[in-house]
Amino acid sequence: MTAPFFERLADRIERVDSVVSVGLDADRSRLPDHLAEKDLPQWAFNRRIIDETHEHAACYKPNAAFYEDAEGWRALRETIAYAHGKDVPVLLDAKRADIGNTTRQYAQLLDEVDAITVNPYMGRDSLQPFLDREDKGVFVLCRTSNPGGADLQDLELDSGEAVYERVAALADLWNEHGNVGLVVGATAPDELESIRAQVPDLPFLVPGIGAQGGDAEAAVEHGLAELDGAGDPGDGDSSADRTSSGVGVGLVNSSRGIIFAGEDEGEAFAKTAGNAARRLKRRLNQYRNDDA
Ligand SMILES: O=C(O)c1cc(=O)[nH]c(=O)n1[C@@H]1O[C@H](COP(=O)(O)O)[C@@H](O)[C@H]1O
Repeated sequence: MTAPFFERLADRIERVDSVVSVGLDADRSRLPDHLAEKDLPQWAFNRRIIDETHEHAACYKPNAAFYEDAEGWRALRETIAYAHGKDVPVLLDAKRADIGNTTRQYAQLLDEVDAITVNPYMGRDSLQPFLDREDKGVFVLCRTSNPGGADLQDLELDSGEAVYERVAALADLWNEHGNVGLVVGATAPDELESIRAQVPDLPFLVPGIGAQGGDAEAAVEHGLAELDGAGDPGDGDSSADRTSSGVGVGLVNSSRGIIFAGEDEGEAFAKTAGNAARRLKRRLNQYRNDDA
């Protein structure tokens, strides 16, 4: 059986000394002109981006929204295979969930990738087919980075908790296989801090730095969890899960800030993306090292 996702991610983070998630949001309207003639321009773009960024990438995070037509899915498949060929895990940002019968179909997306983002709004049964995939990572939206993230997620329940706090508590319960993480935006640093205190052992995917202006230091300080035997099918007692290697596991994502850093540079676009990924890695590592 393949090793559990968070164990593989911990290895990857150690190997490349990076917690950078490179977001492959290959917006067709922003691809360089010289790739327009290619059979699959998004794939041609992603391949060049991967060539230049993989040494700095803890994972790649393609957002499904940019690939949802026949050509897009073909480009995405090629991209996933190529990333895997470079030994980089792929987290599909799909934000799925539905009634059981439907979500079982959605969960098949995990056949091709290493992890996925899911939406908790419909409750546990809507996520069960994802949670059952012990070797895959399941990142539950908790406190999102967008301005409207507060509309529902900050509402206070009768118990006094905010909705996002309830989501974090539920996700901790759902973590029977050690395969659950949370999505918490870097634009909400106070919530990042409080959710980390609430669920010390869940790795976070932290988007919202770069183009959205979130707090990179808070993303690193609170986004990483120290896991032991990360993903061990276990007893769900996360307090027992302390790491042997000590590597903090989590991901800080930047999409546009990396892949379109060289948008106006023609054929040099990928090199510039590589430099942007390296710079982000170094910046985040300052905070990781501060932590140590
Ligand atoms: O689930 C996500 O990754 C996500 C959650 C969230 O709260 N905010 C957020 O921006 N994202 C995704 O992270 C990426 C951010 O892209 P950039 O703003 O270009 O770095 C996009 O793919 C978003 O869909």
